[in-house]
Amino acid sequence: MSAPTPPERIRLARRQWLDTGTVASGLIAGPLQASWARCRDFGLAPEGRPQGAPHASAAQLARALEHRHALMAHARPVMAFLNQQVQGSDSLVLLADAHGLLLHAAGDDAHFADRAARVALRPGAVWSEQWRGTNAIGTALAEGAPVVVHAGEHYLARNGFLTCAAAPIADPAGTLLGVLDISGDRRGYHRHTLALARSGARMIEHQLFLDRFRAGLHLRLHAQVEGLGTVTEGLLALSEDGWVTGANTAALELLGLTRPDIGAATVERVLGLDVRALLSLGTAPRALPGGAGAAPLWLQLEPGQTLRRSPLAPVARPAPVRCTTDAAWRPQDALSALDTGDAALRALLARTRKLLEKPAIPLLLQGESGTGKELLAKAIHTSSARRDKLFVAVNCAALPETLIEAELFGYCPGAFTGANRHGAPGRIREAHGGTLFLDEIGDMPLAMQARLLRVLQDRQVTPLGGGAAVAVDFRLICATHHRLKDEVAAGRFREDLYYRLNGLTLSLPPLRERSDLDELVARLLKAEAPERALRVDDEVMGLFSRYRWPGNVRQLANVVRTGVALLDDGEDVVTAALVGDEVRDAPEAASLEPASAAPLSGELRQLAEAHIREMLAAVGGNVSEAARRLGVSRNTLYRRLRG
Ligand SMILES: Nc1ncnc2c1ncn2[C@@H]1O[C@H](COP(=O)(O)OP(=O)(O)OP(=O)(O)O)[C@@H](O)[C@H]1O
Repeated sequence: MSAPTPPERIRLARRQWLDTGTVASGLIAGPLQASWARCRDFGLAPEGRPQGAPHASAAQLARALEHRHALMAHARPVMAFLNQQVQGSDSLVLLADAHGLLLHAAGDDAHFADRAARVALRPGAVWSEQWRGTNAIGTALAEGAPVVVHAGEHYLARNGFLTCAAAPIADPAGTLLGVLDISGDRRGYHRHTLALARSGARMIEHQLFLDRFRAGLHLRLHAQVEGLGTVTEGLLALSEDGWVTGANTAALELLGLTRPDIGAATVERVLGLDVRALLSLGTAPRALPGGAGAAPLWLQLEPGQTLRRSPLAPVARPAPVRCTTDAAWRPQDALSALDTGDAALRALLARTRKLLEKPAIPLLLQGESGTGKELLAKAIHTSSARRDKLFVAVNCAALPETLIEAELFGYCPGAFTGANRHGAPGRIREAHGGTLFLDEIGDMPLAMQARLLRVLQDRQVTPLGGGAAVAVDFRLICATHHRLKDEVAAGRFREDLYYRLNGLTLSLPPLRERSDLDELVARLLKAEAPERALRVDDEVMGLFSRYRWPGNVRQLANVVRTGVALLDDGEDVVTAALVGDEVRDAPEAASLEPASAAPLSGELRQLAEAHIREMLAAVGGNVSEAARRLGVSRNTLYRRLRG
């Protein structure tokens, strides 16, 4: 489905389909026919309107955007760039998540945007095949491949004015994250549009890869030496013992691999060279001879920080690393690395350690936003015997209610959005053998709480659409900034589930109550610049110890990071001049309340809300940036805006 079906053929095919429910063989491409068949199975009528299609509310969309903030951060500039390329051609550049939920649109043509909005082609709508029939976004998700869906190829006649080209975006571990799509008026069809969408998707994947693996051992690959270091290069991440732990689509294509090879293939199998041989090549570009008459493949080694320390030290690790954290390379385990001297935290870590190898006891992490709940959950996972299995994190506040069920429990083919025609196992099954981290559990809808309770009782999960129950074994860690007991009392959280989740409650102290600020600051400075002996001066330490830190360690880490970034060359001391105004001159009342506090009332709430809106306006609506500057989490920011 990379070129449109000629108009007379598609007209004939549609007529046959409407009359007989089949199309003469060879009249339209096989994948298009397969997609139409799926739409029929979903019960869609070609001449009808989508019935009951979900649409995310503004708050749900905002949460979904936050959930995908890394994807969004890299997609926005690429979408703006693509928009420039297609300007004046009656089109829109769209980004959807892996469920087909439209996250963002870029386009200047108000007239076309208006027509698109009339068929719900706008952020918040879900464009999976199940709801919208054959369309580039839904079909690219179902096929896992780039597609063009032109005019009458759209299953629903009402979408026939469109021509759309879409390419999937995968994360470096091979998981489908979403789709980049260019949709326009069908009269403006251009055969290069698909290439444009594919290039955009590649650019985003390139950045996502570097975000994750820049500091680790990786290879740059290209058919031409000049291509190394550009966004068109292939990128392959390797563990110290030679397993392929990540790749972008360009690398998979260059090496003839598929996504399931990530985590399952060794570099020796792929390139015929083991890690030692690769390291002995050095860091200059090298040509690897192609087989019989084939062109050579250029590669360039990026040794990363881990191997720079001990280039050829033999390592014996049984399996590819599937969940890495900074702490993985420290001599101590990740759990002890969290101990920076505060007595309450130390006691909490000691209790946690006792339960490390007792995965049947669920842990409930409570604490204000930014106190390190997720960090603790990851540390428990990587310090336990489950470390080689997956740590699966689900933010229950970030997904629209309509999608959370499928995301968690999985679905059978045809049962849900058609994000994958083979169905999807769901996050609970992905965590089998590993750890399931349910963040913001207090925001889980009641109906979902009942299903989760059943899974915990039966230790098996049944996918949507009536598949067979599958046994699951996972360590459960939940986190919340709410006091769950209060939520139970208010009828918003099931009491039976509360007792199921609460094997042990661990309450992380807010930063203002911790006694280890000095050590924490020292660690954060070290993390920012491991080779430098940085420090903050006494005045800064004084400011830090008086400040209330509504955003806790997250905020402190951001303040330290900014201070370090502002240092002049050769400068090693962070002074008060380099510390943001919010810490230097914050009047207590104007700082936002900690996330776990009761809702603000009256004037104070208006003040906080006005403050947030001003900040949002100042940063062009970028919620992450506004939250960072205000020193609160994104979740807190949404809560405050919702009142
Ligand atoms: N002890 C710590 N050392 C270094 N960084 C920390 C520590 N605790 C938290 N952080 C940093 O603070 C940030 C927030 O941590 P984390 O996401 O674990 O908090 P959280 O309590 O789960 O927040 P939220 O409730 O808003 O999701 C992260 O960037 C994390 O790296």
